[in-house]
Amino acid sequence: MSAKKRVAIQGIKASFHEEAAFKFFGEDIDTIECNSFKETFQKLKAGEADYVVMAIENSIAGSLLPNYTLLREYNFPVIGEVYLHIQLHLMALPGVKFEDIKTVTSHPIAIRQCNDFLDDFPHLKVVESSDTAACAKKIKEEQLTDTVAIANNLAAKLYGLEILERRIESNKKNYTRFLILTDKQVDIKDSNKASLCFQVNNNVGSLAAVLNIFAENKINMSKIQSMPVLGKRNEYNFYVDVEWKDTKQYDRAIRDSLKHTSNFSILGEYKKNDKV
Ligand SMILES: O=C(O)C(=O)Cc1ccccc1
Repeated sequence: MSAKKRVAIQGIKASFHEEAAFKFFGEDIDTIECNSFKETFQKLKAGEADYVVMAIENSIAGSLLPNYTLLREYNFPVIGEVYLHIQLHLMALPGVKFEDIKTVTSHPIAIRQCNDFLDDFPHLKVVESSDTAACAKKIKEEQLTDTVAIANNLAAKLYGLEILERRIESNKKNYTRFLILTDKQVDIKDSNKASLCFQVNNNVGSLAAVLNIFAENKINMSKIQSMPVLGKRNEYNFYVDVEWKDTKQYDRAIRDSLKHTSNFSILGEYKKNDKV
């Protein structure tokens, strides 16, 4: 049996998800390629993967809202996070010249991040795909000489493409945050960050009351995201990330916030890892 960690990602090898998995676990892992985020969770549930690496937000595109719902529905603990600097290159089969290109393919998030570059070449047809690396692979497999992919260095190397134009992203400080989940028992020492989810009444000050509890206990809130509760008008799930220095204060804040919330769940407690 392989002792390598099996890590499920949405997308294929050399996608940004694999790059994020490498950054967290190192490169000696078995990447399990999946067609959707839901499939990554199913693989974990079925015992076909040990971990899931899943994007949760991007500095330009914002939160990946359906992924918040997956977190709550599957309830696998978040055991870590990783931030990735997204560097995007234009790549083609070796020998292809920029003048030959008719079509640009990539993941919608990557395309959005290259709008300024693409605006300069309005004759290029832009086609969205499931992941950046899949676009690179298709060019290689189908020997497409009129198509380029917007992807990362890993994809250029793995699928034998040549980089025609480096760093075409509009905003050079572009990052994506990924969460790491597992169903295994993991002992996380010195955790100082948590992802929480809860509901509050639709009354004056009910959310503020919870946020005040965090403030009073010197807990820093690093993110808040709301999502409607399906089928219930004016009801929301609040997804909150908090960071602390003193575990006692965190424990007290959790205890107190339970009194002001319903369906409270700790999605995970882990070590903050926000180096890009
Ligand atoms: O398409 C990929 O390579 C992905 O992993 C999705 C993605 C795309 C752009 C930024 C971050 C994640």
